Amino acid sequence: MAIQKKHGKGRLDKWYKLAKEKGYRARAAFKLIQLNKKYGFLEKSKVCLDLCAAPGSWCQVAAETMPKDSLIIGVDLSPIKPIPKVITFQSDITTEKCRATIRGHLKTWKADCVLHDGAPNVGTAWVQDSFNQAELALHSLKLATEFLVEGGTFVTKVFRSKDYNSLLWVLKQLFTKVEATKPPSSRNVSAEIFVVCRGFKAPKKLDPRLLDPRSVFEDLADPTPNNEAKVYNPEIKKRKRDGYEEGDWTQFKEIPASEFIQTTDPIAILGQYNKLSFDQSKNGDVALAALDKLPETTDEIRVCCSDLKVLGRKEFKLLLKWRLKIREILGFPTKKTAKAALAEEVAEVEPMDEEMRIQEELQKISEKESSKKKRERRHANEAKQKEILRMQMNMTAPMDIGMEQEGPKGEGAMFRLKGVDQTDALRRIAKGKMVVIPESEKKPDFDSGIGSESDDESDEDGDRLERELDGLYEQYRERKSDADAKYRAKKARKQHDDEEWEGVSADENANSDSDALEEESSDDDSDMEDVDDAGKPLLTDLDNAPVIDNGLSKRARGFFNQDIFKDLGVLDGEESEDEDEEMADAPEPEAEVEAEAAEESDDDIPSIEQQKKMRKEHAAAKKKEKDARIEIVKKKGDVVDEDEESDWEETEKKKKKDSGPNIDIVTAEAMTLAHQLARGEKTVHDVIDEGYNKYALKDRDGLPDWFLDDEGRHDKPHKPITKEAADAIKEKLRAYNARPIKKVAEARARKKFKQAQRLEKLKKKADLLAGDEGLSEKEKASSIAKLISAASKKKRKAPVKVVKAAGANRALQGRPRGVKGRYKMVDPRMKKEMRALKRVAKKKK
Ligand SMILES: C[S@@+](CC[C@H](N)C(=O)[O-])C[C@H]1O[C@@H](n2cnc3c(N)ncnc32)[C@H](O)[C@@H]1O
Repeated sequence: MAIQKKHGKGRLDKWYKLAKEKGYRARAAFKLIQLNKKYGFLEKSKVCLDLCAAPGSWCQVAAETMPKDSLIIGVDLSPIKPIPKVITFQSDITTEKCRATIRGHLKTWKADCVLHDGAPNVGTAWVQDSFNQAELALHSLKLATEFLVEGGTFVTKVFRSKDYNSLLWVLKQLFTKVEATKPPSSRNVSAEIFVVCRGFKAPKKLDPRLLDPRSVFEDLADPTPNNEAKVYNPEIKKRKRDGYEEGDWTQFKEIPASEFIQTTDPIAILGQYNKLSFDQSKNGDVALAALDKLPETTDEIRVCCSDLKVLGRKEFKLLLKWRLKIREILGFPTKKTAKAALAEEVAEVEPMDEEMRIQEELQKISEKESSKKKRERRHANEAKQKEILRMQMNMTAPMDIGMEQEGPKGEGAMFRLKGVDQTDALRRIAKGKMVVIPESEKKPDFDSGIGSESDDESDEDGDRLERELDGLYEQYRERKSDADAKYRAKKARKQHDDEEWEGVSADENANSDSDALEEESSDDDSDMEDVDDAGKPLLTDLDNAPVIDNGLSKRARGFFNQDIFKDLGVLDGEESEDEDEEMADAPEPEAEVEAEAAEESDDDIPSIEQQKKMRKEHAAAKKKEKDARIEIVKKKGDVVDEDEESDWEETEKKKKKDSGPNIDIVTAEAMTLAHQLARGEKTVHDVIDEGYNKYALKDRDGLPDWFLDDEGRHDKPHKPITKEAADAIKEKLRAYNARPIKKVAEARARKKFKQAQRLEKLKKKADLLAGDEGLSEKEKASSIAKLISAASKKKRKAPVKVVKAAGANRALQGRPRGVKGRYKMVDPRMKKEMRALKRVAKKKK
């Protein structure tokens, strides 16, 4: 097993990710999960004490594993964010205060399990660190002995160091079963292991030395000298004078260089000795002799060895390097072999439990799968890009695309008509909507000798994925259109555009649809041989060819068949020459105009329809110009009477209303364009020319809707706008906003209407009174005045009835019994208070 990295991204291993996924505060949670899986102590516990609990992942695991209403107490030097069902506090577990606080929380209870995952601040020398850890574990054991119930469980973390055995011995004195284990989630590189002690003996009397670090870790009470500090920071002088070390009365210490080579702790030698000598004794030291003769033992090395106390960091490094080289030459174990040994050691990790293994395998498989799919998609995109590039550079004709793989008649060839059936999708293809035929709708390809591609798994996967994506996108659109009215409107507009486009392809005949496709179908006889003609939308009967009437297509005929043209007789053969002009003059249906306006405001790319319209406008403008030149001069005697004039005005107004496109310019771009056209800075031809840009002619066939929708949001030309256009639009919007909303306007209109009705009634009554011969003029005048004053008086609103919310009406919802008209429920107390307030106010006056 590879050694895990302990730094950088190596720390963010799968346990880290899993912890994040499951909402645990630390990856350590899995250590407890795995320990509990093996020994099952949490399920049996009702009271748990978690020592050194921050950030709290063990508490989280305990809370979700232990029975309901269990008591969990967590303590740490660092604060712990609140965890549901867990009591936490901040304290040092080695102190008396902490002990007292735990006692306070537990009251008379005892803990069924005590957990300890404490780690002191590491970073000093390893020996010191491990000692501190062992000491902390002993402190936690001390607390455990006080709070644990007889037969309870104590779980502690320890480092595998020389104190480990002493600690284990102590634990064995206090518990019936003591097992050391390393859960799979504990890093291999970490020296930590967990000791699970079950069956607390709860001795009545305890020898205090058993829990005293000084006596348990006796020989470590005096920590070893820090030789590393001496070697790696030789420049920092020790200020404190310690005097001679016990039993060591010489100042100058010398050691044979061969020992420096052989030792496993070279730092200690470099830190303690003054000289590495090459002097051979009388009996002769073979190793030293060999060392002396080796070319690696240079003069510089000899000088360094002669006085270790004057060396700096650089020289020490040199000596250590030299030692390693010599060890390699002499065949001593080196770092590499040590690494291998370490790898062997760390490989002895407990097997991962089944669930975790399956999870890991699944993750690997899904990662593999997604990377494979990504690769395939990238390849396909690259191929497509290449083809498009080739086409743009005129290296291929559009029909060549995909030919190299399939051949002209191969699967997916452009004009292949095999597999044509009576599905609606095909009819829509014939109509111009390039609908992708779902795999299920295709007929089996009988005569193509080419092997089916169904065995190409990746293709199928891709197709499936695409179908799924399309389906999901469709669902998303439906959901959105249900919830969002704006989106609905946009969608409807888009659909309208789509149909418009269909209309362009259906220019000639709505029934016989696309001529081009028909021609293809009729040309491609060989392809069609084994396909039944009936009902195949792509195979059009020549009998159904467009019926041309007076040189007009069916669509044009349909247009001129409208009532408006009935009296004009434009369908007469001789007038067909002027068709274009007539078309230009014909009033546009309002809906179409509005749709065009919307289209213009939506995306500023002039579509084919727009271009057509512009051409029409251009023709209309020309005609107007012509008309303007022919001035109609009135006859001298012609007199226009007033009625005639008002009639004329009205008809003019109506004409204005009916004719002329009611284009509403709502975007700054459109306004800029309108200004430019009005000022003559741009002509209609410029606009048409601009319509042919890189955005207008894009190959969008076969691309999925979600992609096109997303692309369409950004794939637009950015037209410059002028400040005045922007201001004009702003002003327009402000005016729109200033308009009253529909409801208010309706209410106003209703009010006006009622007033008018009342006035009418009043008039009638006044007329009746005036016509009454039995009344004198004075009486008539006074009764009419009365009528008017009565009408102008505002009707008094019925007073609001105040109902006490007491008795039967207490907490009543809805209308109280026997109350008609407007009412208000009041609290009786409020009523009293209001009255009292009024009284007080009155008194003050
Ligand atoms: C590895 S973390 C514990 C992780 C914890 N089991 C969890 O699942 O989130 C070690 C904790 O020991 C705490 N610690 C170290 N010495 C301590 C002491 N004397 N008293 C209390 N907590 C201590 C540290 O503050 C640190 O939060």
